[in-house]
Amino acid sequence: MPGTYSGTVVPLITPFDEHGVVDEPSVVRLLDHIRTEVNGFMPALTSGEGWKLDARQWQDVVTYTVRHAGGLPVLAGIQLPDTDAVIDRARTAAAIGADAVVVTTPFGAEVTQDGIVEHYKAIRAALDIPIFLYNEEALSGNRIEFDTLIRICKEIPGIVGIKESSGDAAFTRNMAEAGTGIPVFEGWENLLVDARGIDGFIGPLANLEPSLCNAMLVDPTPDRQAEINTVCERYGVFKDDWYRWVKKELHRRGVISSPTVHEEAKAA
Ligand SMILES: N[C@@H](CC=O)C(=O)O
Repeated sequence: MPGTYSGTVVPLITPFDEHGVVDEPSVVRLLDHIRTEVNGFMPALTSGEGWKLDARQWQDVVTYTVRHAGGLPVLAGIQLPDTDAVIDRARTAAAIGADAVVVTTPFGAEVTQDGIVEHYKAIRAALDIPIFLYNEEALSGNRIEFDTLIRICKEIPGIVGIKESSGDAAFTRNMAEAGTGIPVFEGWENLLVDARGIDGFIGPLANLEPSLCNAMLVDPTPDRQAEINTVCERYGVFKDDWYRWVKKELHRRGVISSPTVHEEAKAA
């Protein structure tokens, strides 16, 4: 239901063994490491190397997260270039038992703002699983502009949240103040103090330090932002390949068995 989601929701890293098989015991330990501090899990998003996963890896990580979520909502990331492929995967997510899907903007230079609206409309028309919008352009090349985002929130039923990763805190703030009734989550750790009015946070730091993320949401002071920035620097969360560094730290803590990232997996 719109308005249900808030607080810290975790874009989970995807633990692999050295052959790239999703490691279920590591998924369990990761969920156990953070579950008391968070309000939901997002497997297979950017921090989960979602755009690199093959169908088997994607299905496994979503299945294991649903299996071990312990009552917390699971919102399955879908990072595929075109609408038909997204719809196929959304059907699989629904069959696995995910509570919602988190859908990146469609990929490619030819995509227009109207095309983005049509993309989400078509997904909604195909099945009624709730949709979380992921407004980012680093991967897809296509950010949702403000008026388009308002239009999507008004015209398409079943939108349950926005991961606002435009990287523009004023944009996020304006969206949070727009009164659409759809919760807005900041996607970048370093923008939390400036975003204001947001309903929550979804970013890789939540894999490591969810209580710090919660504290920032409750009391977003410049001092706490400075602390978050320091912690993110320490763990590599601000690097371009942050998921690699988050995995290294989770491995060092004994939470996951291997820090392997997708491209390091060896053929079996
Ligand atoms: N901060 C990045 C990475 C992941 O969550 C983004 O929001 O796209």
